[in-house]
Amino acid sequence: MLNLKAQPLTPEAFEPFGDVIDSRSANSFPINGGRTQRYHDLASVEILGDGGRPLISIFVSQPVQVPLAVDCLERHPLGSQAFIPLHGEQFLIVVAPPGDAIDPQSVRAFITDGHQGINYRAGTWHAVHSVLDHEGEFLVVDRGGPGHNCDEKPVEILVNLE
Ligand SMILES: NC(=O)N[C@@H](O)C(=O)O
Ligand code: NI
Repeated sequence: MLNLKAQPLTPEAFEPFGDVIDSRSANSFPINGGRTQRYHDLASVEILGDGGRPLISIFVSQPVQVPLAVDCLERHPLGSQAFIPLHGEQFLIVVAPPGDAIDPQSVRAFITDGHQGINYRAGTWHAVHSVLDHEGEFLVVDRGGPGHNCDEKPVEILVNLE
């Protein structure tokens, strides 16, 4: 069993796995005559393979219990997958770098602060969406279309908070 403590999410720590989506940490510029501040190009959307197309969906998820027992990590080889909270929900993230094997030493757990979204780059191993405390509503941007886009591997991971 791999026991992990969830660390506060930062762009630097998450870099091997994808992007942190956060208006506080992004360069931005005024548009619409100054009425709007554009937080531009926050994450790299990857749509790979023939016939792929971007999907915009909404996930309404029930909360997970902590400690969180994770028995499977999955990856999407044909595209990225972004989760953006719509009401300040915090969520747990368990990830491992892209690659055909999962090295237990490379597995990381993070907790968001409610203001952050994330974008898993294509191939990043991750636990499925795990919202904390109460039902959560998330905007999800990922890849649709033909082709196999979800590999799973069994794992034994227990995630606690700090
Ligand atoms: N299955 C699905 O659309 N969601 C998962 O990929 C997930 O990461 O939650
Ligand atoms: Ni996924």
